[in-house]
Amino acid sequence: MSDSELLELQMQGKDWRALDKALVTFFREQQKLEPALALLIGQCSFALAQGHLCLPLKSMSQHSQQEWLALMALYPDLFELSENRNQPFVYANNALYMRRYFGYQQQIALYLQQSSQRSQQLRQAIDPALLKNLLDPLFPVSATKSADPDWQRLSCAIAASSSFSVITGGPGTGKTTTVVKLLLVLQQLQQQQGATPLTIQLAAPTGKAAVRLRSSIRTTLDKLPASAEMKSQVPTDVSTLHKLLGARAQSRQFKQNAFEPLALDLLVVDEASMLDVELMAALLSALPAHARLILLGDKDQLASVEAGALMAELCQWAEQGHYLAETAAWLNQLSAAAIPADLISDTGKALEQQIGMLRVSHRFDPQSGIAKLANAVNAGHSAEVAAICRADYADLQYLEATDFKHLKQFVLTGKAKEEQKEAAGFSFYLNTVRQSPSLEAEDQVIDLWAQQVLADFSAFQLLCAVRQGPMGVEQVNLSVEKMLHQAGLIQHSSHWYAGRPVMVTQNDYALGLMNGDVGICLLRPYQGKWMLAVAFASEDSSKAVRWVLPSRLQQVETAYAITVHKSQGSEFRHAVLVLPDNFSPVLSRELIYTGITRAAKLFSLICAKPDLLTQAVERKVQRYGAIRLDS
Ligand SMILES: Nc1ncnc2c1ncn2[C@@H]1O[C@H](COP(=O)(O)OP(=O)(O)OP(=O)(O)O)[C@@H](O)[C@H]1O
Repeated sequence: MSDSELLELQMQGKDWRALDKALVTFFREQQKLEPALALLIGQCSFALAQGHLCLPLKSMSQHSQQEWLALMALYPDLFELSENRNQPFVYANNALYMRRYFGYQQQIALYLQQSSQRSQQLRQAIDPALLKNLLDPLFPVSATKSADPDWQRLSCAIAASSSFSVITGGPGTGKTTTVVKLLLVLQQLQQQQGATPLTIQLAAPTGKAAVRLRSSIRTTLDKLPASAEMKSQVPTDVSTLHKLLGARAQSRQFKQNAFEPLALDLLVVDEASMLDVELMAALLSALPAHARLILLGDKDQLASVEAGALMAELCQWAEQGHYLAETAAWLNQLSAAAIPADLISDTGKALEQQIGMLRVSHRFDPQSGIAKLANAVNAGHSAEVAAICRADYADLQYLEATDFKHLKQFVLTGKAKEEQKEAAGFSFYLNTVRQSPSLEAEDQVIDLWAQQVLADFSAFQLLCAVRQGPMGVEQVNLSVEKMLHQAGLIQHSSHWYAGRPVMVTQNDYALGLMNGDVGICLLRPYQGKWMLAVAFASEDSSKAVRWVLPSRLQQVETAYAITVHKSQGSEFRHAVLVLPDNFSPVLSRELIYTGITRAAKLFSLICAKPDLLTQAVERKVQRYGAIRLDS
């Protein structure tokens, strides 16, 4: 097929977005572009929609790399090949970037390189004996001496001696526990050096993740052996990143930036797999030069919907360690067990010395169904995945169904087998919705009831892989509403009614609601009358909930079912993953893993065709656009 024919096919087809097509039309009109280059530009723009940072020329097999370069050289105002004249497209690393994204990539790469230099200096300045004294009470050596090092302790030591660090680990591996201990260690180091306490900020990409981290930090801090004074120097409030940076309506620019940096010495960002390059670049711009940055997250989870898979890139070799001999020697001084030889490498990069991976889950028994399934999915062992699904685990349920309409009993009770104890279907939270306080009840009582409804709602969540089709978010939500209405659990099956769960789909700065926030519409007493209002979890720890009138909520969707992407940063007692009835390109190992790891106690998989599960597990997401970790 010729370049013209291919271009025509894309311009008429459904793959490219309207934006990609408009860009092509614009440049064709403005620059009288060759069809081949129009195709290249369209594909480069489309690559961003798929989460890539750039378009590698090797993925455009119509021409050789040399031919592409020769073609681009004909339009020096459009493509930067060597001299930067602010052209809209940049050729670098054998790939084509849109200028803005090339800028983000460069900024992040430069930060990482500088952070490695600063970290080396920081490590040399720390007395290992002093650090060991601080680590010992927080990470006691276990009585049953293990041959494996305590990775929480070592990750804490890595982060304590780095200006930038990453702590990665699966669910329940102790990321929060480790970071709280780290903050205590750092504040004690400050005290011992006669310096003022560090100004620390905690942040997460979504409101839900922020609320979850806040409660988890409080519980962790309560349990730790440290003086009340030291504990008071560890913050427990967690902000969303957008709030911290001062997001503004209708603007890409944040209030906090290089000219008005954040007033902090240390920033911890949880759920970092959700960070896209644009947000990361904004964050780095606003970070004061002396400040430390610590990213926490699970490298195996789905990456952000936007361009870039930062966490996965940073932690590409976390499993293998790649620690240099000198890093291992430094860490071994602080540890009861030495770093295993297979994690030491003489080609480890500087940045890899700043990454700690937690390897043991303290929440899931390794023999539990959820742990086994998550591990098998992560390893891409599709036959084992299929076998685990069919085996009889107390914390797993597997259902085959091609249409959600037939799952009424499951939707009400959450049970696929009668003996299931942890199951809670939607009737569970709707029961709490019905137990509304009396018309005369005080605000505090009403707020506590709403808080309980929100907590009970998170006992059961449907997670769909896709939006369309009989197993997609839209149809599943409609089916659930119908089922609940028929069962008499909700009074209406459309629009606003008591019990309707909604998810915000666009940031609303006026209301202080962020994309992904979940609220529940309730019939609540207000000044002696009944009124419908939507309760959202409050980020402000002094309030139980925030109330918003339904009429003020323009951008919301019903949320019995949400996409797996939107569920990141949340945890549910019983999470249900609903796979589509046909193959979709969104199906991947990361998606299935993210779905499974949303479950705290029980995981159910609803699968139309077992083959689709196999295909998904065998497909790993590939994203183009390395942040060049060669420093
Ligand atoms: N070393 C440990 N020994 C025993 N229990 C631990 C240890 N570390 C953490 N835990 C417990 O395991 C649970 C999970 O820990 P934590 O919340 O820190 O993990 P996490 O990785 O942040 O989890 P997630 O991101 O999945 O919420 C907590 O109940 C915590 O108290």
